[in-house]
Amino acid sequence: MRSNVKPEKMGILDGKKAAEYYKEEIAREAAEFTRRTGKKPYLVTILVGNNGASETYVASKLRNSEKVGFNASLVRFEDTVTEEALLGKIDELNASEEVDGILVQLPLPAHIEEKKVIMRISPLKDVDGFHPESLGKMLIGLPTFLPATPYGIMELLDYYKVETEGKHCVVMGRSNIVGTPISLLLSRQGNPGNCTVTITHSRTKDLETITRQADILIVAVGRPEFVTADMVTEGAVVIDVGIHRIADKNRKSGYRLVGDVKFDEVAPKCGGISPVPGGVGLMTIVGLLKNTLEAAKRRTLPS
Ligand SMILES: NC(=O)C1=CN([C@@H]2O[C@H](COP(=O)(O)OP(=O)(O)OC[C@H]3O[C@@H](n4cnc5c(N)ncnc54)[C@H](OP(=O)(O)O)[C@@H]3O)[C@@H](O)[C@H]2O)C=CC1
Ligand SMILES: Nc1nc(=O)c2c([nH]1)NC[C@@H]1CN(c3ccc(C(=O)N[C@@H](CCC(=O)O)C(=O)O)cc3)C=[N+]21
Repeated sequence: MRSNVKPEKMGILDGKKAAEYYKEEIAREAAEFTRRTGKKPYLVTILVGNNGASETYVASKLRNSEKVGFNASLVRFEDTVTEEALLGKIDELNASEEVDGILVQLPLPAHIEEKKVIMRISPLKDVDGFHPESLGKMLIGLPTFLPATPYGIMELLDYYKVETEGKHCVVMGRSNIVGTPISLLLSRQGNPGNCTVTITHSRTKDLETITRQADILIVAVGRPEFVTADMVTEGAVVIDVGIHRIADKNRKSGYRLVGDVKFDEVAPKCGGISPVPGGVGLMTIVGLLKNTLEAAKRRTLPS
């Protein structure tokens, strides 16, 4: 716990604790799946290049997959790989009998069109939930793979029993993989859900006036420590999706991690807040694992 924070006024939405709970559940279900089918759910991750942050996330995905009893493997490409070669690998994984889930770590080098890559992944194996078919199904409420980060945020809200019904939720950011889908999930019927949602973005006027009206504030702007105490109302629940490496000579790694929220000044005002690290990132992995297990069940078990 950080020294200048008053714990009595604040609930930390601890992503590590929640993730451990969900991973135990997933491990039990994976064991049951293996008992019935004689195989393990199998996730393949594709990593292009060797960006430091991507390396860390991918390593964590592999480690956690194995921890819950999945098979996991990594396919690496140099950042000079052609789009054709990458698409060819995806075709091969789509056709493979063994592979249940395929994830292409983003971002990709500029000469590769991300949309093309995402659209090439079979919707049956789209455990990231980025394929238009998956997103379209989500929009009309059909069973599908939810994008991992929004899925993880919903599970975090559920784990901490954050009341959402009738609340005003302000989502900062409108990306296809975070802001837009979490807005939809929170506005629709259900628990978590039934929020009144406002979406803000870089063209929003008078941003602070809007964010101060939030009972629940979801922050996915991609700017380090962007949200300050004056932008948040007393008692709000704040979910910090951002993750940034900031150079720090005092750390062995040479960097420290911060989110899109200035944690030390915002946390004392909050009814609840997810920290970075230790918040949404770990829940994103839970979302991915749940999707992979589901993909394996759908492909293997009679429905
Ligand atoms: N923990 C996790 O698992 C994950 C973390 N992330 C992190 O979350 C953050 C957001 O990711 P992502 O959604 O992909 O980011 P994008 O960069 O795709 O989207 C950022 C959004 O924030 C808006 N925005 C940017 N600047 C401002 C501003 N000054 N005022 C208001 N709105 C602004 C943009 O508006 P406009 O649309 O107008 O440009 C855009 O909609 C990043 O830090 C990323 O690293 C992402 C995925 C997973
Ligand atoms: N196709 C694709 N799918 C993704 O889901 C995807 C992606 N590309 N590209 C990048 C973002 C980012 N992301 C994170 C995953 C885990 C942590 C995570 O585990 N964070 C830990 C610590 C991480 C660390 O130590 O660096 C934490 O917050 O405690 C963070 C961020 C998934 N993303």
